[in-house]
Amino acid sequence: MGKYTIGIDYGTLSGRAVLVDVADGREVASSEFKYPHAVMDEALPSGRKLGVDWALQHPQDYLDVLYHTIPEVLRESGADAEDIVGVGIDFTACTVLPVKKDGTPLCFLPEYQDEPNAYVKLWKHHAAQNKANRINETAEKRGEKWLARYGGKISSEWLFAKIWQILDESPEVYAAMDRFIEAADWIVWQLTGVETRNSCTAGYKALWHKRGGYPPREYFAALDPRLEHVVQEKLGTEILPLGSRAGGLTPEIAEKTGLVPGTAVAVGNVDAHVCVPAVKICGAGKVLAIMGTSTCHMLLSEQEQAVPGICGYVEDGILPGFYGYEAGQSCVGDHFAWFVKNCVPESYVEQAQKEGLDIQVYLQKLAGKQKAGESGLLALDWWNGNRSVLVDVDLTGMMLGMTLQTKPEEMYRALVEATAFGTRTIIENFEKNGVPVDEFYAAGGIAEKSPFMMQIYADIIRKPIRISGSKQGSALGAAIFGAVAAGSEAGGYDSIFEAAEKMGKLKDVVYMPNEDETKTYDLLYAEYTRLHDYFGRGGNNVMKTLKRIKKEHEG
Ligand SMILES: Nc1ncnc2c1ncn2[C@@H]1O[C@H](COP(=O)(O)OP(=O)(O)O)[C@@H](O)[C@H]1O
Ligand SMILES: O=C(CO)[C@@H](O)[C@@H](O)COP(=O)(O)O
Repeated sequence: MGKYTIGIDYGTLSGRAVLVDVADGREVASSEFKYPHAVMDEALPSGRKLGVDWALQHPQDYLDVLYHTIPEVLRESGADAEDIVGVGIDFTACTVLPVKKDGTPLCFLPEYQDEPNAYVKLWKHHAAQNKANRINETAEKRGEKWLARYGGKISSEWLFAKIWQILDESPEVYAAMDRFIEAADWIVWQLTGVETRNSCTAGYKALWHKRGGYPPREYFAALDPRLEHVVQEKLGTEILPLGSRAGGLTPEIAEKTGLVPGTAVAVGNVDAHVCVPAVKICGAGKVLAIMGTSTCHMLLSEQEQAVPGICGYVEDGILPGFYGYEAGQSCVGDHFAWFVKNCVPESYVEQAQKEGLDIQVYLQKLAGKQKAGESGLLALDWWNGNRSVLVDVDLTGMMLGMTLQTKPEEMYRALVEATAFGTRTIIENFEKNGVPVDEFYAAGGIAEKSPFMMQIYADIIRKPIRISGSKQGSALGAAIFGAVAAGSEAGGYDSIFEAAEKMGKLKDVVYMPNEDETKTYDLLYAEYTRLHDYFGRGGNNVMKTLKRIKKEHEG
């Protein structure tokens, strides 16, 4: 009898579950559940308005993902629940929420339903930038050694900026929370009844180190005396390595989902990091870009090397025995979604409908007829700030070269190209700083859906691109970790490397750089870098001034 595991990938807008065969990673069934509250960036369900750069979520949506998708993959596959040996989950990060001792989210309690700081702060919540700035300045002043592991600058997306914002703006919420926990760990807690913390989110998002632990309490006290004991009071210090078994499924969740109580559940993982074994990467020098709403760039190395402007590197943070490096772009597919929503004329939408095409596919069809440089446009891909290598959420997007002849498909293509230039900047930054990049892999919704974009990326980064063999690379990765948590005695695996070898998947297709296009793109990339440095470095404050004036209107 075959054995199966279920992987659940909690993305920005939906949760996706896959049920896969442990023997070969074959996807037997899949299911998606869109979060009913999506991303709350303008108002709470009560109608209360949110400020600039807020991005919240509702934890009930995460539970509903379990109740919808698990029964559906069981039904669709016809698999016997007894044969599901493990469950793995991955989540966006740093996506964090304040909860009570028993795991109840504060926003479930009537007294906090109208309090923005009681909700989940989604990874792209950028409203704590002032805190991130102080975190960085204080660390620099005190000569904190850990700062170099995080590229020299902590992002406002990471945990301590977010918890400090709560303390500062809503001290009563800070006092009422017993724990501030990554959604990845919270959902595992709901599944197993056991509170665990995973080494991936702790390492990348909460400054934790395998040997050194968290930064010293004197550092937190220097930020704000009320934060001195933040780690002991709100986080918890017992951190489990990736692939460990967090616990067994509780009878209540088993009943609601159709699984068997006690089924092994892996400790939480991050949507980007979890995907690495899903494309069979088991060694150094291969960048995996997980391309969706945002893009994360994951890279293994045997060497420990400080690289400025990256999100960070963590020992064993992706796979055991390697330093796992992460860099990223906080906005990739989000550019295209924004463009489609705000800038595409009705006539285009109607024509796409007539042709039975998704509007992005239609725009790509038109833009695909053009050559590199033909539109005369060049954009900066900073519609949601810049995560790497500038680490500044106050930077904003721009497009240069528009005329009365400029067409929507040209603007769309310029945005695609800008994201690829951003990726090239990240690759070159790794290479320049002593972490070699030999190969490039892509996974995520964009790699799956858009040959047009993959070709542009190959032309711009000048490297062949290999594509994940699974439509749901992260969910497959979670299922692989689920198989490791189950262990070989239950029909899973004892090593993540063996599991990746057996269950990981790559497509046969490889996108090769086209020499004619690469030559033009080299010219455009030089101009991109000029704009990038002009607006992003060297004391030019245009974008920051505009943002400051905008914030003054917040009232
Ligand atoms: N045909 C397409 N080509 C390129 N991008 C697309 C296409 N359809 C949707 N997208 C983009 O994919 C992004 C979502 O990616 P996905 O990987 O599914 O989700 P997530 O990143 O939240 O896990 C959206 O931002 C959207 O703009
Ligand atoms: O930052 C990370 C991982 O470190 C991601 O979770 C975050 O960029 C969100 O990813 P998605 O774009 O939703 O796939």
